[in-house]
Amino acid sequence: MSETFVSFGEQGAQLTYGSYLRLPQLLDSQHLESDPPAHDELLFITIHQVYELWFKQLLHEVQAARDAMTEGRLWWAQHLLARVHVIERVLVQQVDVLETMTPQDFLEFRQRLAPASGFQSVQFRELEFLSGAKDPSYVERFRGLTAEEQDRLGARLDEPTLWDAFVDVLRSAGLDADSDEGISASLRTVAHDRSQYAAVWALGEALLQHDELAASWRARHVVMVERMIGAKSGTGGSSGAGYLRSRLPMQYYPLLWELRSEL
Ligand code: HEM
Ligand SMILES: N[C@@H](CC(=O)c1ccccc1NC=O)C(=O)O
Repeated sequence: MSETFVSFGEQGAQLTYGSYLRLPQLLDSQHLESDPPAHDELLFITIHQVYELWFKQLLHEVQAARDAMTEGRLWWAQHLLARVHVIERVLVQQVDVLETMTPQDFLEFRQRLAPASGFQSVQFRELEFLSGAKDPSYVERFRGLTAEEQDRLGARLDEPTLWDAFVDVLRSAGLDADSDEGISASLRTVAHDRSQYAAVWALGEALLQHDELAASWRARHVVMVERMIGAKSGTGGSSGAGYLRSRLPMQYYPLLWELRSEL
């Protein structure tokens, strides 16, 4: 049976798959530093570009979830955070792909990468700031930021976080949200009366899940780093795995974690 193609919403028949997705630009954006080309450098570039595309999507979703919480659209916030979790699981699993590269094959092009490093990922830091872990010292320690990137990070430091929006949700539910002690007491109230505060409880759990998945990524990344470069210092100038291990205990939402000890 032959397939028939029908015209569907063609506005002047200009759009194609490749032009819509900007494939010429996208697929011409992998430029190797190694010369002669190291076989695995294409994988290394591709994986980072895929991460950055997902970071962009995550920023879009987390920002919208924050705004939805502030405006009392709790179902929408919950829906978007569920999507955030699925993407974050993909980001953790994606480490498997890069781990098909051996340390020897990485070392073929590693020295060409310095002083560049994942430490300079602006979107990664934006996500941390937007989630709730604002640390202005990272903006100062960034080397080689463009003015536009500096502005983006500055704006993230100034705007409300996902946690700020959740605190608004507590307040709108008539709960005390004026101090950490008040918030902790409110979280206990919510936890002990989940049917009364179903949407608030679900959002708190969604935030905790986001925090846990970010921690999973950091843990997976540092083990990969130890596998690739052992105890060598990083191309970005840090101690390497030592620095990354020091970041493992970070929590976006310590009060949500403390709640578990109080139940
Ligand atoms: C061969 C694979 C990789 C190695 C050996 C590696 C190594 C490192 C090291 C040593 C650091 C510390 C900064 C420095 O001094 O360089 C770092 C930071 C970082 N890397 Fe990687 N990395 C790898 C892959 C990735 C991938 C695929 C991503 C995904 C985007 C990534 C994202 C980051 C981020 C965001 C940081 C900053 C973390 C923080 O400040 O908490 N890395 N990496
Ligand atoms: N920091 C890594 C190199 C590295 O992985 C990297 C280099 C340039 C751009 C992104 C990178 N990915 C994560 O840090 C290293 O020290 O080997």
